[in-house]
Amino acid sequence: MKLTTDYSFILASESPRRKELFSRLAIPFDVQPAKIEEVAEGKLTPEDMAISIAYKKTVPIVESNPNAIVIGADTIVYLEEEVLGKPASKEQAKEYLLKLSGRTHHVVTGVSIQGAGTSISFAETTLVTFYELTEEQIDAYVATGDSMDKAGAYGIQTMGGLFVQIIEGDYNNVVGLPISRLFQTLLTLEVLTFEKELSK
Ligand SMILES: Cc1cn([C@H]2C[C@H](O)[C@@H](COP(=O)(O)OP(=O)(O)OP(=O)(O)O)O2)c(=O)[nH]c1=O
Repeated sequence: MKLTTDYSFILASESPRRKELFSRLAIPFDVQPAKIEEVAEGKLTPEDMAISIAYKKTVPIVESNPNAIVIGADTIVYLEEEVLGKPASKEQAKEYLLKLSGRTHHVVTGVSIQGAGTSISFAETTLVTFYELTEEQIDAYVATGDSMDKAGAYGIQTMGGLFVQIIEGDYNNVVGLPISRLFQTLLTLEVLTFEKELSK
């Protein structure tokens, strides 16, 4: 499967995981992290909050690259009504993991596609259930430092995945980018097409 596009794409992210996932489309793209304050105004649902922050990440990049299609994303973990962002300290990482232990939480990634005549956003949700964790397990994981740059204080793709009992939905969405839904959306927008291959 080979995809082609007439557009230039910019991923508005400093996350190496998003870059890796986006590169699965095998089209050329640039990366330009948007340095914004990750706050959403007003009382929003977690889905709208993730979309709002994802959109904000695209704005400065669209302004300086008016012909490009800019993609921003934001991942939020929430447990019932509480949003668990990136932990501010190892103590907070432990606190988050104690809360997640033995329970089901939502991981929402908002994606915003802006510029070159496109403007569309969506939020994808995955449900993740953790095993009951012991304090010893949590301390040992937090000590690795892996929690610190990740929403909810764990990485499903790293040792944090050892805590996961059930996942319902898109795994890549938990890692930070629902690439299959993004692929389907870009096809629908007709900004990506399949290269016609001559049959032999
Ligand atoms: C739950 C979970 C989150 N994460 C990551 C995804 C996101 O990179 C991060 C949440 O922070 P985000 O603010 O969504 O993203 P970021 O700051 O890493 O990158 P940028 O804003 O430049 O795009 O947590 C994992 O890697 N694995 C997981 O299992």
